[in-house]
Amino acid sequence: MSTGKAFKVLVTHPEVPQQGIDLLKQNCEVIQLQSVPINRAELLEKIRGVDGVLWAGHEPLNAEALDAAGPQLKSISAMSAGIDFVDVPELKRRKIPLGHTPTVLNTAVADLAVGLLIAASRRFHEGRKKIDNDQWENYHLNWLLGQDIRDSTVGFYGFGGIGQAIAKRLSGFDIDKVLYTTRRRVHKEIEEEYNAKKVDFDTLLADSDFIVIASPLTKDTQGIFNATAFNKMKKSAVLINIARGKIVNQDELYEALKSNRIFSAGLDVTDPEPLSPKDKLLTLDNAVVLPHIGSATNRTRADMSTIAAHNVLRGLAGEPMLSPAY
Ligand SMILES: O=CC(=O)O
Repeated sequence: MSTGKAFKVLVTHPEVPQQGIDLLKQNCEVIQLQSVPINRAELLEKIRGVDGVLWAGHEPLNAEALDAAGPQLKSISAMSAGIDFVDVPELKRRKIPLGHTPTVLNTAVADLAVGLLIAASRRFHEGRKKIDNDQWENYHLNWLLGQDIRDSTVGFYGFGGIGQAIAKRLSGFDIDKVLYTTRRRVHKEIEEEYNAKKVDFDTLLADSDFIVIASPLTKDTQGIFNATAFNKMKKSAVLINIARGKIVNQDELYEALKSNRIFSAGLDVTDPEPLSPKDKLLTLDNAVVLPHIGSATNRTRADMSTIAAHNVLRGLAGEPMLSPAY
């Protein structure tokens, strides 16, 4: 039955916030998947014949899905900042524009990064275990001592919107220096605003008290935080990862933490996700591990759905997307 609407759009997740759905419904017939977790077979069936897709979740977006959709598909937006689950060359080859939703999640992810930085440097996880295990030993003067944030050097591996939002928050903590390693230098005004200096990777590792990973996962960044990198870091260093688990070699991180080669880690992302409850990383006192909840606030997720919907609509209208991924 025709709805009289020009375009048909698939929303790949039943829990996409209503704000995005309502926007799409103004101009499009919207079909929404019903299963959680996403059922690939249902996705491949429902995607057939649609003009646009709001792709929520990290399900692979590849030739199989594009073939199932058909040649009329002209606009896709991920509802995420990272697009490592997308076969970008395949979309480009088919000339399908792709949007994503960076920026709107910067503050939520940055808040969480600061939380992890404090939790990992001040031994929250280990402290909680001491209570659980009836090992409260505060009669020792040096019990559960952590690392100071004030006067520290914070090194960012990746210094885009999220990294900068973290630096902004940390400026209230009286840090001494911001270093960053990126492919391209950020604008001079941004460097000045955060008193940030671009350095090579080895300098970042050697000079930082805190290292925050805030870069996309690419073939160049995959596994770059490995034993060689950990061996170049300060023994007192704290590693924070709010980007993607695969940027870190997790087995080698485990060894570095277990042997106290570095002080601690705060991780919102792991490899794999979900992480098994039996994973050895979870046995460590000096690892604070969260289940990838960086952007998980009501407002952020609603904003992500709105941006993703605008991206899809603009792609359908043949206009540049609000947040194009390429
Ligand atoms: O990890 C979350 C995102 O990429 O949006």
